[in-house]
Amino acid sequence: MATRDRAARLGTPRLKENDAQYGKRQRTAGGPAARPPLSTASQNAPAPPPVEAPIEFSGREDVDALLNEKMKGKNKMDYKGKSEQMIEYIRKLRACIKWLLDREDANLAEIGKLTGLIDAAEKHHTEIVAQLESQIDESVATKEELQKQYASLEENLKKVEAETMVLLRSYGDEKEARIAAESSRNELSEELNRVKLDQKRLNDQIKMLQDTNKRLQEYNTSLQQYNCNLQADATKNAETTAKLQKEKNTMVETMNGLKDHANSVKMQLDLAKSSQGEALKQKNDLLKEVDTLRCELQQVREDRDHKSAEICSLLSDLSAHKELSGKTSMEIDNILNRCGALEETCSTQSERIKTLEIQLISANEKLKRSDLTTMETMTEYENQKRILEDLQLRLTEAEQKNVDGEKLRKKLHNTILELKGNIRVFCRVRPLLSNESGAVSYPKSGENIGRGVELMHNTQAYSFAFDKVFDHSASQEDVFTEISQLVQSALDGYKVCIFAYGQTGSGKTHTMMGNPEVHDLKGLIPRSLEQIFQTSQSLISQGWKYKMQASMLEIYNETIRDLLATNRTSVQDGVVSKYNIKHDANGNTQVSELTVVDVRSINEVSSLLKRAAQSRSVGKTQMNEESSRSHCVFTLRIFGVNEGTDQQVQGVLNLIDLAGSERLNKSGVTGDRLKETQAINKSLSCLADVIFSIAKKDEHIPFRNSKLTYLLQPCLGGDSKTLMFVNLSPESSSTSESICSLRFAARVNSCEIGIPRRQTQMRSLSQG
Ligand SMILES: Nc1ncnc2c1ncn2[C@@H]1O[C@H](COP(=O)(O)OP(=O)(O)OP(=O)(O)O)[C@@H](O)[C@H]1O
Repeated sequence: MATRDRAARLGTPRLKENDAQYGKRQRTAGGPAARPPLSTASQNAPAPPPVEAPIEFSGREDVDALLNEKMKGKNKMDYKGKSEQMIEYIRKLRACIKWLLDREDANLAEIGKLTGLIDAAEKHHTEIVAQLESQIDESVATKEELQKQYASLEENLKKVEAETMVLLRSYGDEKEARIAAESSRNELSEELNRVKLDQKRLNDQIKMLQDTNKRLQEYNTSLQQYNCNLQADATKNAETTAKLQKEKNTMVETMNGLKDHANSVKMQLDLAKSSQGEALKQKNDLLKEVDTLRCELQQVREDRDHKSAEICSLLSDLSAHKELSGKTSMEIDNILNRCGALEETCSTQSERIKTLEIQLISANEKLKRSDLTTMETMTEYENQKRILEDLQLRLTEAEQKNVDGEKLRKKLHNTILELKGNIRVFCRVRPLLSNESGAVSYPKSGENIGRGVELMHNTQAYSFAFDKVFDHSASQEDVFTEISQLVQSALDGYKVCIFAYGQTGSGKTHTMMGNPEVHDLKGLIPRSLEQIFQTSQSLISQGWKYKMQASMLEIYNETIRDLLATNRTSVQDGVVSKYNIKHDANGNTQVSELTVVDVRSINEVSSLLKRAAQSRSVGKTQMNEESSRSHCVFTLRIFGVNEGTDQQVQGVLNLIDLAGSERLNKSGVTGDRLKETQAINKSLSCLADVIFSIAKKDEHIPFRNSKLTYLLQPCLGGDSKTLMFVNLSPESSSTSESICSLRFAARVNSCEIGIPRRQTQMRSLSQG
């Protein structure tokens, strides 16, 4: 019954209101001039509006001056004066917004132009660098090749020189050996000649000795003959003596008679005796002479033998010498042959050396030419480098301009958001499943392209427009790109709150968490954390140091559960009194005993997300097999200090996956699940009550009516940047549920809940 009441409150009767708000949104998008004045007093004023003088803005100072302008009446009760000032102030603000939008457009155009220039310069630069690099590579390759050739030629030359040296040395050795052999041959020839002369002399001597021997033999024969003759004479003389004796006897007989005769005969005997003595003497002398001659002969024979032996040895020496000289001549011939071959090799090597030298000269010339080309290329490279440096300088300047432009754009974005002051709403429609038929379409023309969504229900068409509508084809990255600036604000010290609202199975969890493990399926939570960590890293160079603390809880049946608690029993026990929500004066929220983890890297956050996903309670309904029946709140607190400027910022990023918003009759649940759905509906209805109450500027905002609204009080209370995703299921059976969600979203979108404020202060102040 209560749900029907709420549906009636948020549903059909509000269609007109929504259309009115839709018209208001269109006018807002058309520029500040089209936006109706905020104060109703000005609409009701009877007097015609005074002729307005055009307001000019020349720069930031004018905007700052306008922003710092204070409303002052003549006195406390001078409401008219104050309201006129207010009207004037609003007029100036409109002019300022227009001026800021113009400037933003101009800046965007300038950024576009600069980006184009940078792109062209980068392209040109890349082309030149590529050309130069290829030229340098070519010349380096040529140089290397020539150097290699040069080195190989030098090596060859060295080898050839070494070979030539070896050959020359061996040639010298051979020459020396040849000279030595020739001198030894000459010596041997001389010795041979000498030996031949000796031989000749010895032959002459032998011949002479043989002659002497022959003569001595003849002399010996003649002496033997003479001796025989003497012996024959001696025999004859003995016969004569005997005859004479006989005759003596005869004579003795006749001696007496023949004494004279005897004496004369005696005298003849003595004479014969002395001639015999002489002959004996002669014989002895001759014998002695024969002995001497024999000795001499012996001597001559010995000499002859000795000389013969000498001749034999000389002959053997001669034959050895002859052999040696034959060998030596052969060796000499060999050596001469080798000498010839070596001379031939030498001449070939000389020719090769000459060719190599010619090649070397041409290689040197080539090297010189390539050196020259390299020098030219280097000069060209230096020129291009200078151009490049110039371009890089210009690029840096352009980048700096870009950064400045970005800063200004960010500031303007924040200013516009601050001036707008309402909750932004994005709509996302999930793709159809295979067995579903669709009932959602999108405007194909007009202002609402990309912002509008249309539904057919009971032959009636419903159209809605939001800040952005993502159709079924939008990727996780497309969605994140749109909210990345908002996430960035958390680092700048804003409280940021992004929540996903929609019926069960409409894609809330897919949008908020997705699949953190798969790059393309990562949802807003992992992508936001990645961006925050990356940006915080890049801001280190500007003196910023950040500390981040994460917590994650779910609200199930109005009970808080700590999803990061390591003690699982305490999580499942879910002791209600344990987690009390408190807000301090600075609008910071604390949940007692909730696990708050210091995170220093994206990896740490990833593991936390995994831990939380495991802890999350998942129920079953008829609509979605894994429908999450709790609100899941991820909170990242960011504390930033700038060491250079002593500036401190404190931002909060709340990413909330709300429980499914389906109505009871559709989910068809009973028992525990009914209680669950009632609790969900209650907290979502409380969320709507809070938002509308803020929009109506009620004195009492019912934050405490549910745990969710109380927890998010600082983020809903006006000084935060809030974005709501309304997720839709496109199938026709969900149309009525989708229309409810869209009506709620359109109403939220029209609410002005306040101006977001950046939480920033100086360190000394906070410390003091
Ligand atoms: N944009 C999308 N692209 C592809 N698949 C999607 C998309 N949105 C949702 N889905 C798929 O639809 C199914 C339901 O989505 P999801 O669980 O995110 O719904 P939910 O609104 O979170 O449901 P519950 O309220 O029960 O938690 C999932 O299988 C999810 O992967």
